[in-house]
Amino acid sequence: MRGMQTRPIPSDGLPFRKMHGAGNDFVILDSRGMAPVCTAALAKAVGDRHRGVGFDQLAEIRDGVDTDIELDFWNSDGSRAGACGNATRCVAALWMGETGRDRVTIRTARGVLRAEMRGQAVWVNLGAPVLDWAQIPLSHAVDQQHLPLEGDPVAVGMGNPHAVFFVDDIAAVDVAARGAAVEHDPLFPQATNVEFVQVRSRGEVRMRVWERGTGITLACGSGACAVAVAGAQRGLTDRHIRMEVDGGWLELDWTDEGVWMTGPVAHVFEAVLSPKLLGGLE
Ligand SMILES: N[C@@H](CCC[C@H](N)C(=O)O)C(=O)O
Repeated sequence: MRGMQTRPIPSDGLPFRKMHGAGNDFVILDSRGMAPVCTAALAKAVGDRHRGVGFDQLAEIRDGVDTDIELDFWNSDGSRAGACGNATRCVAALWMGETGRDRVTIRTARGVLRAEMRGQAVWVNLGAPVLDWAQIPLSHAVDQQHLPLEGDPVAVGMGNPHAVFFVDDIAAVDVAARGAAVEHDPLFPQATNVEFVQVRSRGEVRMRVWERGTGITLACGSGACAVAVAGAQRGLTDRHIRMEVDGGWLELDWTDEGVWMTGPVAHVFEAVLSPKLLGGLE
């Protein structure tokens, strides 16, 4: 059973925060003490960059039962996501700032995640990679490290599916065209996020990303974790890497505990979602 859900949605609207992690931007709703607020229709209405607020993902903070908090994620097309690494980092930073604590447990669709402050950096453990084809998921049994697709990608699950392509010249990749085509390939029954990676050294890569349910984003945390795993599996990179993305830099460390990631967190503004928009009416 969830925590107390006593407060009604405020009649003058619901406060929200706009944040980003390396340019991957989020609307963050806090429905602790209330019944869950977000629906697919609300996510689409709020996510519209012309008629709403605009975001890559919406993250809803809810009361934790056996963890400090719970988090749900929606893409801007209204689809649910099982993981959102950069939003998890943003919310962890928010919560640690609120409470003065230096670590937090967060229940998400893929289980309990941990985040901790190391110096000034918020590190989040997105869990162990999923490498079994059926759990990623893929539509049938194939070699997870060499998918039967043009470009020979690697499939990695991080609570959400990722197809990782290693390329010689990332500037030459038409991310929009190729990303959109792979996202809905029949090999991925729940569609997939698509990452393109140029390896600079064993310790540094450059990534661009087409996100499921959103399109090109400036960064993708779960995608970055998938790249760290795929690169190590292929013997191309170490398990601890730095990654340049369109929106800045992320750092990844695949350990026996799972894949840790860190990167910048930025508060953009706070405002209120109007009651009409909350009703998905606008
Ligand atoms: N930007 C997120 C990934 C969000 C979910 C993804 N689009 C999906 O549908 O799986 C991240 O930082 O991980």
